[in-house]
Amino acid sequence: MSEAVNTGTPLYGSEASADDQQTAFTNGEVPVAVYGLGKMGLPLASVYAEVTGNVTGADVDPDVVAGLNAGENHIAGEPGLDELVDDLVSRDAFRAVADPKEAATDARVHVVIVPTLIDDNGAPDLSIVESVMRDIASGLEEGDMVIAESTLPPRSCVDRLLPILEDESGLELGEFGLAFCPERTSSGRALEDIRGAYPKIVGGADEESTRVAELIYGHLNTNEIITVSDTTTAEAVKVFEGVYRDVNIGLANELAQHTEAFDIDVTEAIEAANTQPFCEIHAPGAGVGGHCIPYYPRFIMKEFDTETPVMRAARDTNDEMPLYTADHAVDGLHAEGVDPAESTALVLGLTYRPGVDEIRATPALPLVERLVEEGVDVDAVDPVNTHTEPFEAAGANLVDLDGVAETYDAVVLVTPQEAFDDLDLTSLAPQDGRLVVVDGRQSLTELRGHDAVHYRGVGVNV
Ligand SMILES: NC(=O)c1ccc[n+]([C@@H]2O[C@H](COP(=O)([O-])OP(=O)(O)OC[C@H]3O[C@@H](n4cnc5c(N)ncnc54)[C@H](O)[C@@H]3O)[C@@H](O)[C@H]2O)c1
Ligand SMILES: CC(=O)N[C@@H]1[C@@H](OP(=O)(O)OP(=O)(O)OC[C@H]2O[C@@H](n3ccc(=O)[nH]c3=O)[C@H](O)[C@@H]2O)O[C@H](CO)[C@@H](O)[C@@H]1O
Repeated sequence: MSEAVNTGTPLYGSEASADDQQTAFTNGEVPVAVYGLGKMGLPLASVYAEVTGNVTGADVDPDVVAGLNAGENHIAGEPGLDELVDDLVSRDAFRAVADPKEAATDARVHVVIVPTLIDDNGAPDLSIVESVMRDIASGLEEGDMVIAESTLPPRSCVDRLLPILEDESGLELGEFGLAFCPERTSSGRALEDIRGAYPKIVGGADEESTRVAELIYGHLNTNEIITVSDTTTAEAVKVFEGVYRDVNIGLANELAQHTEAFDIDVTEAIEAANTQPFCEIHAPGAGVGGHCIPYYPRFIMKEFDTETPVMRAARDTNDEMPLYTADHAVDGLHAEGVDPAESTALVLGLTYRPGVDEIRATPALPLVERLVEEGVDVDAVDPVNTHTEPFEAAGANLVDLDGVAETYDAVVLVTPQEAFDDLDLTSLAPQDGRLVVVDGRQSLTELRGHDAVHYRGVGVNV
């Protein structure tokens, strides 16, 4: 329990009128702490600060904290975030601290948006979330509200987070509130998403928690606020969204592997099939990266005894796509009479999807590893990517766009960064043969049939 008296207005269990509570929240009388100021946390903290004018962000990265307190946004590629952070900090609506406990002391609303990771065995790792819950408990006061936005396996709030908050604070649910309100936000459009691109899902550990969370998000999100029965239902909603996507990408990838057997463009068939409303087959590709979609199925597969054959099969299919794509390059080289061990290749795109500087679970890494394993001399280029070490450790030579060699035996497109749009790949063809082009995202189909190119695509027929 904190020594300092918390002067902020509590919302949980408040007997004030709804209007007075709303006014207190938007007047900054309800101090908010946001834990985790990364790709999702900083935009979220900024929207909270835009609404309340009184947000303290906590991040264990001192560079993040120092930069933010200087009004600098460290998250690239988020339209509007630079200006918003600068404005909020300049008018003291937002400040950052490096110690989550410091933020917990004065806050009346605690919003947790730190990473939920996967351990080496593929099981969910909630250690960071649980550590933040202990920090919050150190400053938790009667009337406080805790909101988890980090994606969590179903039952995490009831089985893991609530016991930590109660045991470490000496308070019980009913004296403070807990809700799970998942972050339905995509990098590159975070502010737009948080402000109301989609309905906000809210699930409380008790009715009062749901009420308070609904009041809060009614001010942040202009879209519908959907209240569900409890925290576990809300946790399931978020995981189900991700599982749906992973399974459907897995289906697309499995269908794409029939391209040659059917002797058709599977992507053409998918596009046509999707013209009726009961079909939404996703896009086949070089693999599924990021720290959402590849991970969320493991929040169910690894956590509960119920069998999950569909999710597991899709996950396995998606995990093999980088190797399937690399093998397209190796087979193409053989077909052109080139020994892979004597060949050079350029890998285009290393981040997990275009425009986002994130390499977690990126398909590019296992693909590079496979090519290097086959003896290919690999150059790799990605103007968006700032994380080079894993690819260098895998044996790739990281080059800038102006450092690309004159010719290669093969080019493999993994992530179609905008900067590649103007590349004339045919100019990279070797003098005495054709350039093997492997199109991992159906982005180079105009090269099919080109004299200087041996084209191979994922889901695209030649
Ligand atoms: N990135 C997405 O597209 C996306 C979408 C929806 C949901 N989510 C979920 O949002 C959560 C955060 O993801 P992200 O993309 O913002 O991660 P991120 O890696 O971009 O940022 C995480 C931030 O948390 C900080 N941090 C780590 N430990 C901390 C601690 N103990 N206390 C305070 N700060 C700490 C890190 O320094 C970092 O700045 C994850 O649970 C993720 O599943 C992400
Ligand atoms: C609100 C929220 O939580 N948002 C999440 C965020 O997820 P994200 O940032 O991880 O991005 P995704 O688009 O899911 O891509 C993941 C990987 O899957 C590959 N992929 C994708 C589609 C496809 O048809 N075939 C593929 O192979 C792609 O190349 C990449 O490697 O945005 C998505 C909407 O964009 C949301 O659905 C998702 O909930």
